[in-house]
Order: sequence, then structure tokens, then C-alpha cells
Amino acid sequence: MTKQKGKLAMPTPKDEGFRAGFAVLAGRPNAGKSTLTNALVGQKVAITSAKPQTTRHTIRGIVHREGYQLVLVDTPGLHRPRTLLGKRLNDLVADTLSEVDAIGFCLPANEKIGPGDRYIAQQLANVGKKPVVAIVTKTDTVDRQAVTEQLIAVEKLGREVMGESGFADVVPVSAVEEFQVETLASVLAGYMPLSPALYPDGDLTDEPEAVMVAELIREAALEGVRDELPHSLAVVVEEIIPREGRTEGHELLDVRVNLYVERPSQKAIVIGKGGARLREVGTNARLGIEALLGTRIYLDLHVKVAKDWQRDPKQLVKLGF
Ligand SMILES: Nc1nc2c(ncn2[C@@H]2O[C@H](COP(=O)(O)OP(=O)(O)OP(=O)(O)O)[C@@H](O)[C@H]2O)c(=O)[nH]1
Repeated sequence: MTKQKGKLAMPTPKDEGFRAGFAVLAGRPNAGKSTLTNALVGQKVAITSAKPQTTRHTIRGIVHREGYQLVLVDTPGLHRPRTLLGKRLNDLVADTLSEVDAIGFCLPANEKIGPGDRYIAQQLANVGKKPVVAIVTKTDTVDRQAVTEQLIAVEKLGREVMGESGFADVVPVSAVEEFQVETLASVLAGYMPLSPALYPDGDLTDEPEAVMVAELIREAALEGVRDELPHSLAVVVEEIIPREGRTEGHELLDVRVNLYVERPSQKAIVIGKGGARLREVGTNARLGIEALLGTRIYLDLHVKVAKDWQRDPKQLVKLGF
């Protein structure tokens, strides 16, 4: 794969057989979904929510390996308690799951299968057609015997809920000890369609993150001046990099962003008197971005004039359109 930031990686002949698609990790609260997502993605940058146009799902992380790419998404409605009943809930879940290629259903090894698990299993079964891989999580918390017993119980649940063939696979993992995490990744990848990578490799999560970050900054920058520069503002996230030397729990991301306007007069509007407006934009956007990325950031905003960028194809490419 070539590394082309901001562009889709094009398949080359050696990518024949490459698989790429969407998977969701389901399971009740505390089942280990987030920890497993992080173990699968194995990234230093916080894996966070972002909604690119290609999917209605929130992307949790992207697993990019030699022959495949798994896009882990979150599906609203799946983990919801029974507040929405009957058909409405089934419709909602079916609808939100219609875009994923496989479902990983997390059940902790150290807890008996309960009504919450059964309820979600039922929802997944009702959707039909989608392969459901049962994942017995946190295997490090119990002994081998208990893992075996849980695997048997999960198999049984699969046959009860999904019918004779049961779950598509049952995989025990420990995210903490990184036991079987790669096995799980390749099992899920086996259910992805043949497809070139959906996101560029390299910056595994940058792409959807950057889109979302840019959107937050654009929103903040247009606040109150929408009439004056509605479409004359392009936001390009140049980089999101972890600040070196920060201790755990005190991580900081440096987010460097360029705002492009078409004319010097517009630059003056964005910056404001003595830079006051830009500082306000920065403060407002930063709060949203920190909430999105789940970590503190240092936001570095620059305003530049790119003359007539909307009409100039070269500029458009440069600005990521
Ligand atoms: N020992 C051990 N603990 C784990 C493992 N995976 C997750 N945990 C712990 O289990 C708890 C819940 O894990 P999460 O990953 O937050 O679970 P979740 O399913 O994302 O939870 P919600 O966000 O509430 O839906 C946390 O305290 C984790 O540290 C594992 O493989 N081994």
C-alpha cells in the first residue's frame, strides 16, 4: 500500500484478496468492548468518535493489517436498555446494523451469562444474516477450567438464540494480556468482503478524526459570521500528534490547523480585533475537540488567504476536497 495522507489507498496487484469492511463490538456495559477495541487497534493516539460521510456509524478505531482492514464502529440502539420496545427497537437495531459486515458479541469470562447478554443476543439474532462472532473476554481473570465452561455456555446460548448453527465463531480473548487478540482480528476479517482499504493506512485513525476536528473548528469559526463568509472558509487539519514526554493520564495532543479564506477582508473577520475572535474560536472548538478525542489538546490555529480557492481546482485538491 502506498501511504498517501488524505487519499484512499489504491489497491495494487499484491492486494488481491484484500478484505475490508465494518464490524461492531456488541455486548452489555462492562463487557470489555472499549478495552478490546484499543487492543485490536493498538494505537497510541486516542481512538475516538468520528462520523465520515460513508457511514452513519461512529468509528471507534481502524485495524489495519497485512491483508485486511477492519473498521470498528459503534451502533446506536444496540446496547440500549429496554426503553424502546418491540418492533421499534428491532427496526432501529436492524437499521443501524445494516451497514456492518460482522458483529463481535462480547461476553466476559468472569460473569455468568445474564438477562442482559441474552437480550442483546436476541437482538442480534433478530437481525439475521450478519455473522455473529461470540467473544469471551477477560479470560485472564479466571482459570482455564472456567474459560472452558464459559465457552460451552456461550455455545449453548448461540444455539438457543441463533438456531442450530449457533454463533459463527466463539473466540476467547484477553485484551489485557493480548491473548488471542490477533486471532480475533483475523476471524472477523474473514467475514469482511473483498475490497480495497476503506481508509488510508498509516495514520490509522487520523482520517475520520481529522474530518470531525475540522468540522468542529469550522462550526466555531463561522459562529456569528455565517452571513459574511458561509462558504469561504476551508479548514485543514495539518496534524494531530501526541506531545512527547507526557506521563500517563496527562496526555496532550498537538492539533495544528489551517483555516483558509478567500480574501484578506475575510481573514480580518476570522481573526477579529487584536486576535480576540480567533482566540474565542479556539477556546470553543477546543472544548468540543477535547470531548471528541477524550484527551487534552493544544490547538494551534492559523488563518491563511488562499485566493479564490473555491474556483481553483489545484487549491481544492490542496485543501482536501
Ligand atoms: N482483567 C481484564 N480486565 C479487562 C479486560 N478487558 C476489559 N477489562 C476491564 O473490564 C472493565 C470494563 O471494560 P470496558 O472495556 O470499559 O468495557 P465496555 O464494554 O467498553 O463498557 P461500556 O463502555 O460500559 O459499555 C474495565 O475495568 C476494564 O479494565 C481484560 O481482558 N482483562
